Amino acid sequence: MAATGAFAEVINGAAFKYNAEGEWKKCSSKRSVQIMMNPTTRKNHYKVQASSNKEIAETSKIVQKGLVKSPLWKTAAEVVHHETDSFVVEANNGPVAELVKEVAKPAVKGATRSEVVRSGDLVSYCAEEGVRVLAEGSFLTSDSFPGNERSKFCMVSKIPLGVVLAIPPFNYPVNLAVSKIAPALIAGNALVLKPPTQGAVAALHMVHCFHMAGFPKGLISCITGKGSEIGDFLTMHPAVNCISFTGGDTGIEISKKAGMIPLQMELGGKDVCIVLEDADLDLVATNIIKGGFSYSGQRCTAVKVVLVMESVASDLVEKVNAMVAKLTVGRPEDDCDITPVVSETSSNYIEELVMDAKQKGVTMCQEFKREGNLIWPLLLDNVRADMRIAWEEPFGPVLPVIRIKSVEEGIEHCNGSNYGLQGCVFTRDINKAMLISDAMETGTVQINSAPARGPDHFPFQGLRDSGIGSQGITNTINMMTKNKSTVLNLPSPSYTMG
Ligand SMILES: NC(=O)C1=CN([C@@H]2O[C@H](COP(=O)(O)OP(=O)(O)OC[C@H]3O[C@@H](n4cnc5c(N)ncnc54)[C@H](OP(=O)(O)O)[C@@H]3O)[C@@H](O)[C@H]2O)C=CC1
Ligand SMILES: O=C(O)[C@H](O)COP(=O)(O)O
Repeated sequence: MAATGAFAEVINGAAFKYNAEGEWKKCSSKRSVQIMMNPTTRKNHYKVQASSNKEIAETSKIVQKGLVKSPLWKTAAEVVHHETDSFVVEANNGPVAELVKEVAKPAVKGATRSEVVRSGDLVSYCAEEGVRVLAEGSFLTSDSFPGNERSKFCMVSKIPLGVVLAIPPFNYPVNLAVSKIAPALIAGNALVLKPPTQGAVAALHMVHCFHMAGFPKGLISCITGKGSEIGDFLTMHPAVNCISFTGGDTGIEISKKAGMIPLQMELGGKDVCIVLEDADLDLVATNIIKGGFSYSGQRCTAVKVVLVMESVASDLVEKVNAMVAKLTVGRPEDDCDITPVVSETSSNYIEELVMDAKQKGVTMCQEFKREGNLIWPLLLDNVRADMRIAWEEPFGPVLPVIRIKSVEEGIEHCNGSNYGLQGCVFTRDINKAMLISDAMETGTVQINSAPARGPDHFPFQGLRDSGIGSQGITNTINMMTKNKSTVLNLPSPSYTMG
């Protein structure tokens, strides 16, 4: 049950509170939003506070300097590390239970629990990495630049940016929030979290876990409300010194509006899966199922188009179809493989893409079947470049297959996309795989496995419309700091020997 026991203070009557200045609060306007639509029942499930601009403005007056004044080892060992235990222990009562309902993520197969455990591990790794990364600076002497004597010593260290604004998406409301929160805090920043509307309750519980772990209150605030209503005010607020966003094309708009501050944008993807003639087709089929259909295809790193050499295409399609037939479809509470997609808008969009392909003569490997937001898994064979599904991201359990005559054709399709997040290639020839990886213009290429963001310390980045900057624990800690130089000017040049 949500908001019971240790979580009771997070709720007021029927509406969840927001957190600012270390306290759980109700909006002064008394406005809440009936936005927590359960994707399975399509009924309103929760209310969260609709924060006003005034409340947002007050939130950004954060006592960030408090944390900067404690030694880094103390922050890491006593505070951030400790959070891990609390996170995992409390999680089963709070965020996990909510995730299932709010975003229809199946408990075991959809990795709801592993999302939370992974987040605890991320916090722990971040604490360890932070003490090393942030301890390192650089030391330069002036005489390596022409015309200079050795009379200036430059000491460079890393300092916090100030206030980091974190905006995660619905599909990982806990993990993609934590992957921004932990690096921001270990680096000495304060953080304002604007959780996804769908996923806000899980996020509010997770923030409370940080507080229960003894994290100084006021350093993490959590503002709720619809992104379309409060997004501009938040992202353009002068107190915000950095934005870390994960989501769709909204990120492109935010990038245009945000001020002169560091941005980390992880946006959409149309990850290709290139399959060569010599590939192990059983391995490919398993990865296509896992990569294309886990959490009903609602992952930015999902396999979103298969580009298979013609000579092995029929065999591969047959193997994948046999596995599709075994996928269970239904409610997240029953731990089905395929569960309802997040909203009606999303299901309508998926249907639109399927109908466009159908009209243009695609081979439907299964009948299109939909009940409310529940869409049965569907493989579309013989997809052509004039079909929208070849380029657009359904974010659902529908996977197009394009039969290619050459590897070059596959690479051309990959590089012709607006997106460039990840891609994968299956072949037994490692030399060929390396050449293809170099030719693919994506942030990451996986050889003989489906795309994936994790492990969470790996760099994760997108090219073109897939994003700016690079995620991964170390990269994020670095991105959430800036260099500070102190130059010691000597009265006379100093040479150490001779
Ligand atoms: N590259 C990556 O790592 C990932 C990319 N994605 C991409 O995200 C999309 C689906 O996720 P979804 O959550 O629907 O993405 P959205 O871009 O719709 O939303 C992401 C977040 O932005 C908020 N938001 C919405 N409008 C604004 C605004 N004007 N200003 C500031 N914030 C705003 C949302 O809040 P609210 O919910 O209140 O609208 C939510 O918290 C897919 O395209 C997918 O590819 C998803 C996950 C990971
Ligand atoms: O939001 C997403 O979809 C992710 O960042 C992908 O993460 P995953 O590869 O671990 O599912």
